[in-house]
Amino acid sequence: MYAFYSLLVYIFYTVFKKDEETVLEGACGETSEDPGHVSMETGSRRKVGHTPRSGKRQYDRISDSSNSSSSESDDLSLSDEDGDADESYSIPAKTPLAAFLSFKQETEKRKVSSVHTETGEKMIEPPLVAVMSHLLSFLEQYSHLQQLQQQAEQYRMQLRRHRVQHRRKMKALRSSYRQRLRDKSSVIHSLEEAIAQQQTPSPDNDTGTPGLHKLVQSLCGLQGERSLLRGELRLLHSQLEQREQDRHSKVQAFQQQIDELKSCIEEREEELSKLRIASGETDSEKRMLCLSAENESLKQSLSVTQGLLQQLSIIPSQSSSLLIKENENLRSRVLQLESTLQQRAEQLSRLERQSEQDQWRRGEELRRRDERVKELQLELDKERSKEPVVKYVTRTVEVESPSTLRQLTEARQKNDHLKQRLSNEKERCKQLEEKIRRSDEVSCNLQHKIAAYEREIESLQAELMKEIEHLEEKKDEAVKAAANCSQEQFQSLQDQFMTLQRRLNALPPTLRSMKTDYASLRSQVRNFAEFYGSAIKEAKKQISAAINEMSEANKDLLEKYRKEVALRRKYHEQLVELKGNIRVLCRVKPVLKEDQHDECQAVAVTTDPHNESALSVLSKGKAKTFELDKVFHPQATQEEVFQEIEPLITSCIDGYHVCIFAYGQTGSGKTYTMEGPVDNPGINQRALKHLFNEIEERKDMWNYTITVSSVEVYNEVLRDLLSKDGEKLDIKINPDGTGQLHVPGLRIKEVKNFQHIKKILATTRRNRITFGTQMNQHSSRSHALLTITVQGTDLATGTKTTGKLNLVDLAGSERVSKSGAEGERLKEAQNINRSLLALGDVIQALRGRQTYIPFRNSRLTYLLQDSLGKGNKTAMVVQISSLERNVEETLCSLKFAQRVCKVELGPAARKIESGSHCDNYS
Ligand SMILES: Nc1ncnc2c1ncn2[C@@H]1O[C@H](COP(=O)(O)OP(=O)(O)OP(=O)(O)O)[C@@H](O)[C@H]1O
Repeated sequence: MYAFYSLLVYIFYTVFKKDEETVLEGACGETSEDPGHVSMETGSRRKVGHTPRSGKRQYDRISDSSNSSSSESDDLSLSDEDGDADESYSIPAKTPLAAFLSFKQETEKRKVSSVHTETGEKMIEPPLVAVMSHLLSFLEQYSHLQQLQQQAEQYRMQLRRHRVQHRRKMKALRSSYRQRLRDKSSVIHSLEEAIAQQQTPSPDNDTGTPGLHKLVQSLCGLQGERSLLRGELRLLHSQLEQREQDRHSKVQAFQQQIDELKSCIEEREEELSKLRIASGETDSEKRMLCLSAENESLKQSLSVTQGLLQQLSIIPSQSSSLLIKENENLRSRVLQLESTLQQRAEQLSRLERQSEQDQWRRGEELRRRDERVKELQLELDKERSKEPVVKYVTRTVEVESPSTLRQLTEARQKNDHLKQRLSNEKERCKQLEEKIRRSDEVSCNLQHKIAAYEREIESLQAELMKEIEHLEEKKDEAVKAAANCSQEQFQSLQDQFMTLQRRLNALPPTLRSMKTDYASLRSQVRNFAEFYGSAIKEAKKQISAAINEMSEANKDLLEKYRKEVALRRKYHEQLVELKGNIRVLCRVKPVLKEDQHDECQAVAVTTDPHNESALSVLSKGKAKTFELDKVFHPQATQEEVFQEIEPLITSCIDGYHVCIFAYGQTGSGKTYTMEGPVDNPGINQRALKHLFNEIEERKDMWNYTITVSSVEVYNEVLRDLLSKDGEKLDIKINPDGTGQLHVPGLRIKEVKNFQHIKKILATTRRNRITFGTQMNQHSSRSHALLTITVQGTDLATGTKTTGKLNLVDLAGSERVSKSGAEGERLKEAQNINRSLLALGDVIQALRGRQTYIPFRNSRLTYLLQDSLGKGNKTAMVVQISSLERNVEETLCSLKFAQRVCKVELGPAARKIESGSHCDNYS
């Protein structure tokens, strides 16, 4: 019986062993592969030996697939097949054996029970039945183990599917990110282009507003996209975290399953050992051996299963490590993207800040302009408020007082009539004078004639006397001869005597007529002188009467005229004040012929024909715009420049202190603008001409005295330009107690007419120190100052005014490194730059409305103290070169000009003196 059972067990063992071998075979095939390859081909490995029966088939597949590189799609198709195979999974080797064993066990039990019932003994379970039941339970456990393996496989498949899906999603995400990045970079590129366009100057991009709008739009777009991208990133993060959690939970579940499997295996081992002990008590040694072999094989299978399980645990860990790696990669990419985004955000914020700054700057400018407009508006309102008064006065004069108007017109008519009469009288006077002159001429001729006649008469008389004496002699001789000669001779002598007598008789009528002519002429001359004297007297009488009549009639008119002049002056002053008591004009020097030969003749300065107060300078590829009171384009004439200055000259006649100075780089045209060439004079000469013209117009009411002085400041030393000796001068406070400055020993010349001033200007030009430098062939090395003082006296009131006009031609600022100045020239240049710096400090202090203005820091500013400060009128002509090679100096000059633009000198004060004291009123 035992032999039979052992045969059965042996059969079972061999069948079971065969299955295990296939499993082992699969396991060995797998373990023989390169371990490094395992990690690479995890997808293929996982198919190995998941069931004992399918192990061989799977191994074949693996060896096929391991030769070719497996793709993810292949993995997926395989996994689908496996999935199908899993569903139809069964243990054909186990079921008949279990059925057979259970059947045998039942039969055995029945036999035992029948034997026991027959014998009436207590039923004891035979060891074979016990072994069978153990075997059966083991088979059950085994099937359970297989189920667990199946589950593990399923988990593995699920994991793989997840991985593939995850990979796909990541791929899609990556491509979408790439696309987005590409989009971003194109946006950034376009943005950079826009910025570049913004930075590059273009004629239609002066205001920069469209570019800025575009920039702001693109910034907004980019911000929107950035927020979208951030949202998506957040979503992705949450998805990733979710997936990570899922993976963790799955790994944990899987680990739990593995732990369970391990505990099962341990239990089986225990049972097996128990079984061995149990069978050892009852079985033969052979069976013991068999069982131990079986046990061994079971152990092997267990170890294989454990190995598998380990692999299974490794695979998820590997896949998880891969996932972690991918995740890390993803994270690093996300970080990268975030850093790029951060950079972009920084760029954006920078751009935003820049645009904000730009906007702020523009706002500031607009605010300043608004303030100026408001100020102007206020002034205009003030003017307008005055307008009704003026209108009222006009209405009173014109509407409410028609009689006054009538009187005025009558007076005017009378005045015209008197003027007419006066001119008639003058005409008559002229005619009379002409007559007198002609009669004088006639009388002179007559006197000449008379003298000639007298001389002729005298000679004739002398001749006559001679003839008479001769005749007398002849007569005596004849008488004597008659006494001695014949009658015939006496007769002939008588004839001769008769002819002589006739001739003598013929002479007296001419002589007589000549005498009467002479007498009449004399009387005429005497009478004419009387007539002339009386006529002149009469004319004078008439003229003085006419003048008296006219002055009487014109008193009112004169008064009104005075008022009108005063009003005109007031409005003129207001106009000047409205324009600003400090005006900054800029003149661009044209490119001259000599500059055209130069290599660097590119032009960097452009003026705007539609905006007279703006110009732009191109420096290092950027256009900088400057706004001043007036910009003269290179072709502007000397007259055009003077037109802007003219109102200030008029102010000087009215009793204001005015300072006009030319500032700029050496060779930029300061001397040309102030002095000018002889055939095309500059501001100095034109200003003096205007002064004389204006004075001529006002001569009926005002009496003016004009005095001129001229000095130069060379190396901080003061020299008189009207004297040749070049004596050093000093500036002192006037001892008269007025607190005014004066220069002892300075020549001050009174000028009577324009021709005189021309000579004076020529002298100053000759005496000024100039040298040829690299920058200018006739560079003025000193600051030249022409001071014109206009003292006026109102003929009617006796009011006195003192106006002062300072015309300054500054020495040119220069970069010593560029001009190559050495020795004496270097010292000059340093002194020039120092005094210009002092001028800049004065301007800065005036601009800051400081109480202390550093006028005494240089001779130049000290001299200009009473014309440059508060209450005076100033105009600065900034001279610039348009050439690119001078762009730095041009920018410096323009920056200085803009600083001067911001100075407010307040209302100007007129220097007026009524009676004994001096008043200043604006
Ligand atoms: N607007 C102009 N039109 C024609 N020529 C000009 C003009 N401005 C200047 N020039 C010429 O340029 C040259 C230099 O000018 P100028 O001597 O007036 O310069 P500057 O500024 O006084 O120089 P520096 O400071 O060295 O004395 C002169 O030959 C002058 O005739």
